[in-house]
Amino acid sequence: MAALVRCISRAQKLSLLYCGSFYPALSSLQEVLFFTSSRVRFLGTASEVHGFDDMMTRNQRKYYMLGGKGGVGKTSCAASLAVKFANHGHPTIVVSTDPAHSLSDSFAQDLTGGRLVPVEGVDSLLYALEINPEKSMEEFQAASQNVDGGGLKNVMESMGLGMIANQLGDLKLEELLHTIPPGTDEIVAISKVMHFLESSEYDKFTRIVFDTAPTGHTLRLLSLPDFLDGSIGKVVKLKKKLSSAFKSLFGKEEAGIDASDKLETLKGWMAKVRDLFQDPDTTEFIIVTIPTVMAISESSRLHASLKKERVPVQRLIINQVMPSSSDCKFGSMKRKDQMRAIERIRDDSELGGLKLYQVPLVDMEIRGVPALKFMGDMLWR
Ligand SMILES: Nc1ncnc2c1ncn2[C@@H]1O[C@H](COP(=O)(O)OP(=O)(O)OP(=O)(O)O)[C@@H](O)[C@H]1O
Repeated sequence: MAALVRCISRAQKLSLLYCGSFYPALSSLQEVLFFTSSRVRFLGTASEVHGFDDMMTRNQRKYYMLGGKGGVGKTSCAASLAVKFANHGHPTIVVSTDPAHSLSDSFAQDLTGGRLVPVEGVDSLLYALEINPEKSMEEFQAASQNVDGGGLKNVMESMGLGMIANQLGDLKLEELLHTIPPGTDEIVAISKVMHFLESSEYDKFTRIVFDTAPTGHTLRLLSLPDFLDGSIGKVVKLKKKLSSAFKSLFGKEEAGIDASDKLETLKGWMAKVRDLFQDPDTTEFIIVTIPTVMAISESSRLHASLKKERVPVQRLIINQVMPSSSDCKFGSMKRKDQMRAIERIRDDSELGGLKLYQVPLVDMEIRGVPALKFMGDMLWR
């Protein structure tokens, strides 16, 4: 209880210091925080999961992925975590892979341009990167399409080897390319970022926070290396075989082999990303939700998929919780409704065991470093 009181007075102090207009929300915030504390105990959530101190320890690089349904506050939570890490001495990069970027809006700074941009107003190094998954995907498709055998097929037909060319065609790579799982663009983008962050010039960044696109796709992406092995991989291998046969027959290297090598490289990166995603020493996926039955159900499905893919998840953020002391009928009805939704978490086989963090709905938008710091100090404890 003493810790809770300390936390509340700290939040009040911060709100006065940084964003005075948050203050009206704070009387109700005290009750929400109290509720949060008792709720966490009541739900008996993963007591073995430690708080922010544990996220802070160790200088070894760690990746945090924040994901959930659209509009629940993923960007705000990710940005507040990045600010908190940076203010606690961890050189940090926050990356958005959501095509509808909102990092710039969240930090109230121009962070666009697809390159690392320093974030102003934090105590130590914080860079932001908004990457364009569509662009990464275009590169991927260009690499893939070059191995579709089209060029090879024409040459082979002109040499009377049409039958083999047709067999190649039967593999229908073009169709396969159109059946690539949705969200592939995001994993391609994430794998590219992780790859370039491996370069020694970025060694100093010990915390990487990803603000991912709305639920789901990120998960299916983890099976992408298998997809590439299973489908495109077969074509790439056949293409390679044909290329060497072509070379020994006609003494000519088949154009496009570079592209298949590129695809192989990409596949290698993605397999590496999957390994990183599954390693609890390097990665944690944090689910963000709001207290509605729909969002909680989606979070439960998200957790089930993450579990299936062996991605470590320990925490669930319930954002935008209404304060308990509402003086209007609408507010108290809304809160009751939220409490019923939150109650479901207790019995949810997927979410019941996660460490819960509740964040109150504050009475203004969370924008800019001071507001993110305020949110981070409430949330990351
Ligand atoms: N606890 C909160 N109290 C008040 N406003 C909040 C809170 N959390 C987030 N917001 C506001 O809600 C809006 C949506 O938040 P945010 O952009 O973080 O969501 P998101 O899940 O990343 O959205 P998207 O799925 O569109 O990327 C923003 O205007 C943000 O300031």
